[in-house]
Formats: sequence, structure tokens, C-alpha cells
Amino acid sequence: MMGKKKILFNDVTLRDGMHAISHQYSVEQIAELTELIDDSGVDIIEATHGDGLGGSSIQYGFSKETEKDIITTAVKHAKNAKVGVLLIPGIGTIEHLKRASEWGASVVRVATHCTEADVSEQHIKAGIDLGMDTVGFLMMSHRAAPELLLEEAKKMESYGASTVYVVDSAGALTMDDTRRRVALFKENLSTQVGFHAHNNLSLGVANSIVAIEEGADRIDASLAGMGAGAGNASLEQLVAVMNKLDIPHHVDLYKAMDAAENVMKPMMKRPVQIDRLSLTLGYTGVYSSFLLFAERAGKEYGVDARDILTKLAEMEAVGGQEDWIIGVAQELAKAK
Ligand SMILES: CC[C@H](O)CC(=O)C(=O)O
Ligand SMILES: [Mn+2]
Repeated sequence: MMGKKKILFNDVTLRDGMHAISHQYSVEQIAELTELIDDSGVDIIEATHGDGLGGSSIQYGFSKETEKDIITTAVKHAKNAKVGVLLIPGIGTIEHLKRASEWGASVVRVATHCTEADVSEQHIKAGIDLGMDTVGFLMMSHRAAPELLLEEAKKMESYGASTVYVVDSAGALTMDDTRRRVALFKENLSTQVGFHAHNNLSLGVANSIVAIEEGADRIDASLAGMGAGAGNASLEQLVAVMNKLDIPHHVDLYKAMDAAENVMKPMMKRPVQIDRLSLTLGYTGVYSSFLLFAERAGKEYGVDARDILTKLAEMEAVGGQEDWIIGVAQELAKAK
């Protein structure tokens, strides 16, 4: 049943949205977007490279701006919202996290593959020691059955996470898949529960509503859905539906609509949309951030990028294995 608590919005325009712009937001764009997102009333604004702290690299793509500039710009322009960072252990380190905290970030989401929560222990404890709101983020949640996902979430809870997220990185969860995972978390965890959608199967808003129906406390969204693949749940669309359903939150619908329409959409290089490639991500269950890499490799090697993604799904590729994409494209080109 829907409760009357206020849902907390964690905006990912400036972090997941980085993937969609190949990590090329300028500080001016970060400043403008932060002000608009903050003014719309969201609770937390996440701002880093798409792959989190330490992500700017040859493997994942270099950011236009330094980590320091991204975070300090968001902190400077967020008057009410907290600023958060994503940390994938192994890509980012505790040293990165300490610096992010010194620069003013006060929320950290420690992200692991859904079956590898063990590797988050040190980083979750470090976030808590730094006085940050420290959240566990179980990526590619469709790849673990609900009971297994819960076991992993329990580990994050035992390390001290305030909140544990079901993360639909591939936009592959159906509404029932989402319901079962979030319901199990709510029944068995004493933490808050969050949900992060991708819209590859056109279920970003619907799955977020299902998560709220099952008691989720925090929901991710972004202006115009700006994010990897077909994007995340669009803030303005989700808020409109929540208003109709009488679900309380702090966001002003018109401000979110205007920011999405007037500022976010014109900044997009490749429209964030459901097309044959982003749909394939959701259909086969591949990491949304592989989209632009697969599209480029398809063009370079003259193969259908849908075949690249399908092969990567068969190989059960996870985040961090972006280098496999070229290898798969080369194999497919050879076999032609
Ligand atoms: C590569 C990190 C990833 O973008 C985190 C995330 O938002 C997800 O898994 O969906
Ligand atoms: Mn994401």
C-alpha cells in the first residue's frame, strides 16, 4: 500500500547523464543544471563521472572537467540539495572518497555488481567514518534472483549502509521483477530501500511507481531521463504520475518540466530515447552504459551493434568490461 511518507529524490542527471554525453559536461553546464535541479526541489544531486569517482580514464572515457571541478561546482550551486557521489570499489578508492568529502559531497553510493556486495565493506565503512550518508547500490539487479539479491543487500546493511538500492542497470526488470525485489528488501531490511530505473523497455516510470507501492524510500530520476541507454526515469514524468497518485515528494513539477525542456534536451548530443539499440539493452539485459561504445564499435567494424550487445549478454558482461566490446565486434566482423 502507498504510504504518506515523502519520497526522497536522488537526481542522477549529472552522474548517469554523464554517460549520455560521453562525460563531457562543462563546468558551466554543471552549474546551470545544478541550480535548476536544486530549485526544482530534489533532495540529493549526484555529480561525478558516469562510472563514479576515479572513472575518468582510457577504459571508460575521460571527463571534460576534473573530478574536483565537477563536485565543487555542484556543491557551490546546490543551495538546498545534498551533493552525492558514486563510488565503484576498484575504479574509485577510499582516497577518492576522502577528497570528495573534503570538497563538500555528503552522500556516497557504494556500487557493486549485484552478487559482489562483499567488496563494498571497506568503502561503506569509510563513508560512515567520514560522516556521509552511505548507501549500497546493487548494480545489474536483474541478474540475481530476489532471494540472492536480498542476501547481498543484507551484507551492505551489516556494513552500516543507511539505504540499499535495487539497481536496474540494464533496464531489464519487468514490473513483477521490480515488485518482488523491492518487497523482499522492505520486508527483511531495516535500512531504507531505493530504486534506480533505466527506461530501455519503457518501464522507467512504471517500475519506479511499483517500487514506491512496495515501500521504496528513495527513487532516482533525471531531467528528461538524461542517463545511459534510453536513460533513467524522467524526473518530470515521474513527478507528474506521482502527483496524480497523491504520492508526496518535494519536487515542483513545472520547474522540473521547464528545466528538462529548455535546458536539458538542447544539451543532449545523441537524443536519450528508446531506439533499436537502447531497446536491445533492456531486451537482452546489457549494461546501459555500453550503448555508445557498442554503437561506435558497430560502425567501425561494420557489424550490427544489436549483435554486439546480444553477444555481450550471452557472455554475461558486467560493468567494467567495456574493453570486451571491441573484441566482440572484431569477432563478429571476422565471422561475416
Ligand atoms: C557504470 C556505473 C553505472 O552507471 C551505475 C549505474 O547507474 C547503474 O548501474 O545503472
Ligand atoms: Mn544507471
